[in-house]
Formats: sequence, structure tokens, C-alpha cells
Amino acid sequence: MDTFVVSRLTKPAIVGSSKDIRQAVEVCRKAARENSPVLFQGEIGVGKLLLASYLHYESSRLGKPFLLVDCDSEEGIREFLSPENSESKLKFLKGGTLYFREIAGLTLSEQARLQRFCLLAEAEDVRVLLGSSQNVHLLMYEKAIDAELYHYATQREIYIAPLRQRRDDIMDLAGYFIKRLNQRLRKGVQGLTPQAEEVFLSYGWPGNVEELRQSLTRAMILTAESFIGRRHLAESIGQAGDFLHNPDVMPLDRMEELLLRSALSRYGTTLEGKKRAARALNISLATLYNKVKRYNVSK
Ligand SMILES: Nc1ncnc2c1ncn2[C@@H]1O[C@H](COP(=O)(O)OP(=O)(O)OP(=O)(O)O)[C@@H](O)[C@H]1O
Repeated sequence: MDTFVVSRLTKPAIVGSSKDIRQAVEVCRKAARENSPVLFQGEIGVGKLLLASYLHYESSRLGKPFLLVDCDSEEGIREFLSPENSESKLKFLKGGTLYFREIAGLTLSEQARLQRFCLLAEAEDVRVLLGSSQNVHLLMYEKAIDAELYHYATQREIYIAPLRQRRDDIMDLAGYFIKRLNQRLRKGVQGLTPQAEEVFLSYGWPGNVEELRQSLTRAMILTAESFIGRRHLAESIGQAGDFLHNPDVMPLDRMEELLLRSALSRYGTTLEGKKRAARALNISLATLYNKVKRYNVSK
């Protein structure tokens, strides 16, 4: 990723029902009405760029350019910050939004230059958004970030929690990516087998949503079946998931919840689907309804 510019953005879909992601979306909506810089913080692949583009979409700047500048790519950022380029770049971006990805990837002197550039951008009516997968407060404590940039960037922060802390989003995202990949790859995959779903829900996802997306892409390319099984995931996320997050002994109610979710995702949540899930789990329909309520299984 280097730089890319989007002038006409379709509304980014922010998938996930967890409280964490819904709150982040809400803060984005509010921040869209302001002009101050916003720092998106969160581990790699959590959705910082997606939320930054969503903020642009929700703002009055929609229709003007949204430009991504990757600070991890030396050529990209050097070329971008060079004084001979800045004037024409800012003229082109006037009224739009600039997103600087991974600001901590810059050297301290580059960070100082970036902060000065951001002020110039603001003066030309360009909204500045910044992203960091490293905790800038710790970096400040360690004096590993330029102090001016730190104070500039932290005027407003939006934190996106890692996927392992918002497990409610995992199957929402899986369903969303499967649907999109079905269209792209012309497949008819309906979901994950209960075993694969168990791996998905217990795995730690260190690469977050991006890793989940890539795992599903690989699995969908591999499979010719209607359901993605554990063996399709072996290469990407390990045979048995992440043992750190999937200890040998699992609380029984967690196991019950996983099986319930697996059955419903397999058979669907229509009345017919619920009847089939209840049959497969060898419980009555009334018991299934009780458990759905108890574990708050809405899908
Ligand atoms: N909540 C979400 N709903 C739908 N897609 C998502 C969501 N979060 C992330 N994605 C998708 O996951 C991928 C990674 O997201 P994104 O690039 O925004 O992460 P990032 O935190 O900016 O990554 P990096 O740390 O590499 O800069 C993208 O394809 C993005 O569209």
C-alpha cells in the first residue's frame, strides 16, 4: 500500500454488532461533523483505514478526494512531504481528507515534518486523519514519537479494539466476507461447518479483521463444497486454532454456546432452521429458544 485517492466513495460497510465497534462508529459520526484531526488507534488490520474512510463519507467532504498516504512506505511519504510537491498536492486535495497510515513508522525528524505539513493542510481546508497500530501514549513515554506530532494527533482519538476482544463480530464478519467472496469467486458457500466455526471463535486473530478476510479468501479458493471446513483453514489459522485462546478445558456453557451458534449458522434462523438445529442438538424447540435467549444468539 502506498498512496491511493478516492473521490467518489461508496458508503463503507462497517460490519459487527459488538458494543466496541458500534461505539467506534458512533464516535466517527460525531467526529465527521468537526474539522479537528483524528487519530485512529488499534492493532494492525482492525479497521482503522475503513473507519477513516467512513468518517470522510459521513462528513460534508464527501465528493472531494480522500487520500491515503502510507507512512510505512518510504518513497510514498518522502515524495509526499517534499516541499516542491506539497503545494500542488494540497491544491488538489482542497476540501477533502488526508489519511496518514502508520505515523509511528516515520523517523522523529520525519514526524516533525509531518506535523508541520498537517498544519499547512488544515490551512488549505484539508481534513487530517492519522493512524497508528502502536500505542502513541507509550511511544511518548519512551520519547519515541515527536512531541509536537503527539500533541497534534491526540486532540481526538478513536480506538478500535482487537478482534479477539470483540468476539461478537467474528461470525458477522465471516458471513459478510463469505457473501462478498461468493460473488467475486462465483461460489455458493453457505457458511462454516460447526468445527470451523469453533476454530474461528476460539482463535486469537493476531492479524485481526485482515487476517480473517485473508483466511476466508484462501479457504474459499480451496473449497468446492458448500461449507468451509476445518481442513480448509489448516494452512491459515492452524489445525486447532490458537491454543492460547483455546485451552484444552473449555467451560461447559461456552461449549454449549458454540454448539448452539454453530447449529444455527448451519441451519439458519427461520422456524424451519431452528427446528432442524434443535433436532441436530437433540433438544426440544422450546429448550433451543431458551438457550438462544440465554446466550443472546440473534443470528
Ligand atoms: N468492521 C469491519 N467491517 C467490514 N470490513 C472490515 C471491518 N474492519 C476491517 N475490515 C476490512 O478488513 C481489512 C483491514 O482493514 P483496514 O485496512 O481498515 O485495517 P487497518 O487497521 O487500517 O490496517 P493497518 O494496521 O494495516 O493499517 C480491510 O479489507 C477492511 O475493509
